[in-house]
Amino acid sequence: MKTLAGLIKNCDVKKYQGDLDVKVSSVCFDSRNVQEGTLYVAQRGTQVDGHQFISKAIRSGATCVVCETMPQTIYDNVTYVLVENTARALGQIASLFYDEPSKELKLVGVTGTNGKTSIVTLLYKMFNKLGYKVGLLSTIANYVGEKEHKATHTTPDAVQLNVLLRDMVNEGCEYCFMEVSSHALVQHRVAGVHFIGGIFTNLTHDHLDYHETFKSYLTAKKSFFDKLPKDSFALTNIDDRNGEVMLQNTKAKQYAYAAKSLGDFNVKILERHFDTTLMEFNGTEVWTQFIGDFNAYNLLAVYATACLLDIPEQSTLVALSTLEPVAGRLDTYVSGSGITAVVDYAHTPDALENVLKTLKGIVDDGQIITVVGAGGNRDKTKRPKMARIACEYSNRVILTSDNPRNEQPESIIEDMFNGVPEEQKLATLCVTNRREAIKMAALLAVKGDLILIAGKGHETYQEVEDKRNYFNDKEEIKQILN
Ligand SMILES: CC(=O)N[C@H]1[C@@H](OP(=O)(O)OP(=O)(O)OC[C@H]2O[C@@H](n3ccc(=O)[nH]c3=O)[C@H](O)[C@@H]2O)O[C@H](CO)[C@@H](O)[C@@H]1O[C@H](C)C(=O)N[C@@H](C)C(=O)N[C@H](CCC(=O)O)C(=O)O
Ligand SMILES: Nc1ncnc2c1ncn2[C@@H]1O[C@H](COP(=O)(O)OP(=O)(O)OP(=O)(O)O)[C@@H](O)[C@H]1O
Ligand SMILES: N[C@H](CCC[C@H](N)C(=O)O)C(=O)O
Ligand SMILES: [Mg+2]
Repeated sequence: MKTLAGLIKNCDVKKYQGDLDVKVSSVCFDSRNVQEGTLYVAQRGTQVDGHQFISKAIRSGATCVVCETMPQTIYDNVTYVLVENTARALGQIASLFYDEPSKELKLVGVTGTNGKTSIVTLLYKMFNKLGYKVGLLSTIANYVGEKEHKATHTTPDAVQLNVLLRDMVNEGCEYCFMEVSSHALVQHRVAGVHFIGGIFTNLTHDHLDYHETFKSYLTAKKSFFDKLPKDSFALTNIDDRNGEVMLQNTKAKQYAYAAKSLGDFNVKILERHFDTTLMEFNGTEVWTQFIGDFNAYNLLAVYATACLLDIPEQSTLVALSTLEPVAGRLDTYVSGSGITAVVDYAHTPDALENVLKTLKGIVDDGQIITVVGAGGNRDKTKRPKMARIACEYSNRVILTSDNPRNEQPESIIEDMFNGVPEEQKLATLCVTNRREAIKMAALLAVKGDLILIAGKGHETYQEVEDKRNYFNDKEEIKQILN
């Protein structure tokens, strides 16, 4: 068993009290999961302060505590370690507790507002095709080789993250591709983790409920690149206005990818079709099974990463041409009656605009009917913007519920409705029940029309008051159209 002294060696220890040679049986940040011999790390959260559970953790068996301030009640047989930031310490400790698995993998992290899941999933699929054993940590699912593990977060907490990485090493994985969310960066979930590369996709409006200002959202994303080591690569989208800013203070080797400017890695869109696009990657033409100009950026990031990981270019390009779209991202179904339905995870204004622009290019003379909602207990300021964009690019909009969580669904819809332009208010429908909203769209559609169901993509549930009820946009629309 490891000793406390060994586990805190990378932490910024301000002070300690008690025996540092105490053996640690597990590392835990939730008093409810503490066992005999646990090291409890008290974190300040958004709801409560973990410091208030220190006594409870000790009563459950914790023999050492990492905290930012000393508790009032001190137990003689417990060791207390005071650090500046316990969330950061948790990452550093968890990494050491699991013998630094990230150092035994080639781990690449992807951050940005949109495109993270798409890029990591495509990298995972591509490297599988190339014959490697790979790990994946994403919003949709986590994979240790071929074995699926349910994902609860886009980026797992520091302990779970290191458990999964260790599992990958033990199973013989050579690479791991993971999403690094802005929440994870602020909460130091990846502290102590060694990355061989970092990718930036783009930065647009999201999560301002949590980060409060766009500036601090940007700072959170940038902190990922600030901390990348010298021997890693930092790959950024320089067509995004913040692409260069991201790399301002990085020690990593810098690379740029672009479609509009000139980068180290470039893509050109040569032909757009209903379900395929001819693209050119650094001068070589490839037919891809993707639509949407934003997907050219995602594929370019995949291509560039493979090049930076020394995969032969020819193998990369062949694999690129065989990749298929990711579940819930422009997931298309054409009914027998000639109506096209598209399920997409667009849950930000920018994603919705990109998707609708793409769909406008493929509908010919048909109408676009958009069914969209916004998540409860999440950024409220994006709601009217999403509704306005839906109205701007669609012939008909049906506002509905996404995951209402603990909010009143009607009030979320009302926030969205406030963004509908005056002249479109009469024609915009509000149908709280998502199933009924989808039915309504199907009723309104005729041959040649396109129905976009946005916001939930791959999700197979609807979260209402802390309960997840089964719900699947793709299944719903298929059933209704049949
Ligand atoms: C806002 C947010 O990110 N919250 C995460 C955070 O919880 P929190 O800060 O609210 O924690 P808290 O409830 O205040 O508790 C504070 C501390 O006291 C501890 N505690 C609490 C109660 C108790 O009895 N005993 C105890 O020890 C808690 O374990 C915690 O360490 O830390 C928890 C433990 O790691 C996470 O589960 C939780 O994710 C919640 C469920 C969540 O919904 N997070 C979302 C917003 C999120 O993280 N999303 C991003 C994706 C965003 C994107 O799309 O880009 C993600 O990476 O998934
Ligand atoms: N490169 C991109 N630029 C802009 N929009 C994109 C891009 N890639 C995907 N999208 C849009 O954003 C949606 C979400 O994509 P994806 O799941 O890949 O992003 P994400 O960054 O993982 O999101 P989350 O923060 O929820 O994990 C897609 O359904 C699509 O509408
Ligand atoms: N990762 C995103 C997912 C949003 C998906 C949308 N369906 C919602 O519930 O708001 C978030 O946590 O904000
Ligand atoms: Mg994601």
